[in-house]
Amino acid sequence: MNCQSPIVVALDYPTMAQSIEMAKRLDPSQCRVKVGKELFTTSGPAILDALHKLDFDVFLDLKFHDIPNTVANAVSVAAAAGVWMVNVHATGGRRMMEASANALQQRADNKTLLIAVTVLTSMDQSDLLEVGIDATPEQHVKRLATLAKSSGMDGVVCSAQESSMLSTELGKDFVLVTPGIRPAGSDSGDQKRIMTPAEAMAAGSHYLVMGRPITQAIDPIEALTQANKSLGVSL
Ligand SMILES: O=c1ccn([C@@H]2O[C@H](COP(=O)(O)O)[C@@H](O)[C@H]2O)c(=O)[nH]1
Repeated sequence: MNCQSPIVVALDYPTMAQSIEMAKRLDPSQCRVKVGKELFTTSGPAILDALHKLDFDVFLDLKFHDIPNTVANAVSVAAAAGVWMVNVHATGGRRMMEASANALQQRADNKTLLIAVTVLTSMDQSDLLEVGIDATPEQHVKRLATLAKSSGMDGVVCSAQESSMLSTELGKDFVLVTPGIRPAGSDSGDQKRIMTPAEAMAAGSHYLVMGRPITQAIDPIEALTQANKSLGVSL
């Protein structure tokens, strides 16, 4: 599908039926979709086939984090399922990321993007300190993203607050996928490092992950339309 929009709608639902109901209301030329831990745990791989049949590009957001062999095999299976994007945790380290990148390179005509999660957008400096990291989120994101790039990742998940810095440091082709997107005035929920859709794109983000601001809106399609309009996406 030739999608016009950088928005990736997080289908965070407890049942496959609810996620398919929402997907059928969405237009694959106006957004991509994300399958995360909740939906995949309830639906299994059947959800990927169902969303592909509806013509969506699918980001499988399972944030793999394990020994290199296990993660490389999991990433390879995800690519075989035809997902547009899959991710691992950068804190799994260089050998884990290199093994994953090699696994995808060995697949003929691989098209799946492989990206690494840096610092979750729900975390701020005090959260990092509690897990033993004495750095600002920006410093730690830079460190992990630099490692991810040199380990063969196509890009990273970060906050849009770090997009400008990463774009300068790692180049404009390094893919920046940014959750924690909140239209002005919307509830931040558990997200700590947030930005509006327009600010995020101006900062250099390539893809904007939006869940609750769309899925929990009174009119989800109108919420998506307004976000796309704020980005100048032709509807
Ligand atoms: O750092 C990260 C990595 C992943 N996510 C995921 O994105 C969506 C965000 O949902 P909202 O409802 O818009 O907050 C969700 O599926 C997370 O698992 C993230 O938020 N931050």
